[in-house]
Amino acid sequence: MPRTTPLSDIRNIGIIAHVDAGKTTTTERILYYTGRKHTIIDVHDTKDLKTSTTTDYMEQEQKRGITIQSAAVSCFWNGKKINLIDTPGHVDFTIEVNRSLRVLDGAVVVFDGVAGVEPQTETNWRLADNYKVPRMCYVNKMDRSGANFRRTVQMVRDRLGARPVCIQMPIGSEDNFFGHIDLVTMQARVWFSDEKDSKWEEWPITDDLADKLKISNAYDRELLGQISQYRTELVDSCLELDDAAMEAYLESGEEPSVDTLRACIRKATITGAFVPVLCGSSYKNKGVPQLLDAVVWYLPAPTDVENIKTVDMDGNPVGERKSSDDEPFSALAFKVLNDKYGSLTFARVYSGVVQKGVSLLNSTRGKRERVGRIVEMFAKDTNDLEEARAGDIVAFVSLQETDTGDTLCDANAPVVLERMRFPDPVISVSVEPKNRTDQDKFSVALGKMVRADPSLRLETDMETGQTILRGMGELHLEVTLDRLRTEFGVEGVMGRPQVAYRETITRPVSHVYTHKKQTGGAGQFAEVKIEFEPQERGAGYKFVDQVVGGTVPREYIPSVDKGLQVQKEDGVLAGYPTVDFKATLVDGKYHDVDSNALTFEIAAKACFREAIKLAGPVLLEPVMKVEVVVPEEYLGDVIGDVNRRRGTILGQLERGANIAVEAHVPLSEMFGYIGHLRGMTSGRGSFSMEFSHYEPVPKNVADEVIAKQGKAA
Ligand SMILES: Nc1nc2c(ncn2[C@@H]2O[C@H](COP(=O)(O)OP(=O)(O)OP(=O)(O)O)[C@@H](O)[C@H]2O)c(=O)[nH]1
Repeated sequence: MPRTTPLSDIRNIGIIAHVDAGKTTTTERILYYTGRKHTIIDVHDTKDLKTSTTTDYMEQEQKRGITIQSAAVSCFWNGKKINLIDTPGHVDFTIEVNRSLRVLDGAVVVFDGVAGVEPQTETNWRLADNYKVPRMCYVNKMDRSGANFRRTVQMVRDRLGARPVCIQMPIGSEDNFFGHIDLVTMQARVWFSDEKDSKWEEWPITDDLADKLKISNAYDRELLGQISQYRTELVDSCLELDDAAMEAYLESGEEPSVDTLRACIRKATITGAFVPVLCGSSYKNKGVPQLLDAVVWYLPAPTDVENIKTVDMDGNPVGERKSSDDEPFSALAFKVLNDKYGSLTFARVYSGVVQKGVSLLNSTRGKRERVGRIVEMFAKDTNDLEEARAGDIVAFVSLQETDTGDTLCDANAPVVLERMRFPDPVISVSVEPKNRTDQDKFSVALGKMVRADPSLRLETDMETGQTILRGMGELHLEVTLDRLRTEFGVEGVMGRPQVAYRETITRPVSHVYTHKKQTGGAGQFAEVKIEFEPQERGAGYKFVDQVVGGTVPREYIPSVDKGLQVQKEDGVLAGYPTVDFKATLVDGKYHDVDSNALTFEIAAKACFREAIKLAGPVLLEPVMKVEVVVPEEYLGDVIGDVNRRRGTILGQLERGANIAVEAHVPLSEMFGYIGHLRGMTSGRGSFSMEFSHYEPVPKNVADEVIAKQGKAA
């Protein structure tokens, strides 16, 4: 079958933003305008009614009003195919944004025009930086009271360190938001209705525009007085990227054509030279068709971005795969979903073509997978496909062996594609089925959830035998249990959330341990001398072999490393994993008969236990970056409360009519905070938090934690 959409006509994009900035609403409008959907159901409405928007179809999303699952949706605009991934804004689900960004070629970052740059926008922006995702900004909610385009653009500059260049600017704001000035074509687009099908009028830009539209707000009028400055900034920024156009301009004074400007904006977006900024109100149906135009014009096709890197089993780069149908098949699974169709594995195809019915290699696991059905998602609905090609985002139905992050490829040309990076969980709870009789069903379902979400971990507590679920926040774990109920029909209960503490050392120690045993016939012998040194936060564990002269035989050195790796998981203070240290094996002794791999492993473990106690061990706790947004009258109470929670205030910012307080607060002090905040602010405060870093726990608190764990310091 020939390719139906040329690779250069595909746009794999995501919409990313802070909670409530309007991603879902914007996605709904996109689906409407692209003709795939003929009724608009508003998020406003679904919070009360039992109707469902297209992407928010899970029960708990409606309940909480946040998009938990990101779904891939395909649509067409001006002959180009847009594969759209809606990503959630809530911090506990950063992982969803993370894995979407990994497989996307471009992103639209949606801002709430009142709040501007919010914490999660910042986090997502940095993630997009990591994955080098080209992006554009869309300042939404220009119709809301307090909307301020100029401030939002300034925040993009200051807080995100980006170079925003406006390609549109708003005409009016709040109730008098009429549309935008297109700074590329130099036209005013004016909407006189909020109806979804209302057509805009194109007006020339004249000095009396504000008068004609009866815009009285001084700020809005001032902004309209600056059109020529904004246009000059756009033209100058474009000319920097096009020598020929610059020369023509310098010679004749003639401004570049619309086509030249568009080519420059595209180049700037893809290379990151600047970030184009658009504006609108998705809810009031103003600006979304032009946002779609911009997606098609400026965001990259799969062929415009760097080739995907291939790696060896340890994750080291070995080569790359070109985005082309002519290359052998390769795809990356970025999401596994269990729904009424069975399991759905969402994958981004990087190269080659796969027909349904063929067998592929899961090169990450060394397992074969048969491709039964291939489907394209239109939110909840599925289109069956005969094949998937380079650049496509598709779902494979009922794969058996493939988890998030795995590579699927042609077995005759195996490769492993660069994996996604996942953070370590910071919180854990014990979980069990509500009814004992559900134990098996519960374990199977939980296993499936964990396979689908790499930011979840499952463990068994060795002492109590309890099942422990680890995740990125209280809400993350709650939602996981909720999904067990709705998707697998099994109810679970969870214990009190526990913080994922860690341990580390504060001073270097050099220690010798001799393992010696004479039991009956054969003896056991191994001696190791290991230097332990503290490392910077986040460094993890490093093992260095500096043995000279074969005092520890080569073949036993990996056993020393293994012994340390096992033992470091059970720290000397309270049994938490020991992190951020370097262990250098400098010397040792062996015995021809009595030494073997096991004796060296035992010696390394014992050496660790003794040495770490001498190396000033301390307990580390996860510290969260918290942002609390409250009306000014509650500011004093909120700051006092943050201080009582061992928090450090980082700063305050105006956020529309409210004040945002930024602080670092230990996670252990934040359990159940939302209830407390609501009580303190009569329900008017909101907050968000995300993991920031690990920090030593103050002595008095550490003593309590250690005592609870029942280990002696
Ligand atoms: N006034 C106004 N409200 C809007 C606009 N866009 C979205 N909203 C409203 O803002 C709220 C949040 O919108 P959503 O589309 O759910 O936001 P989201 O970013 O998808 O939120 P999450 O899925 O929770 O991350 C809803 O009540 C929307 O109706 C807009 O342009 N103007």
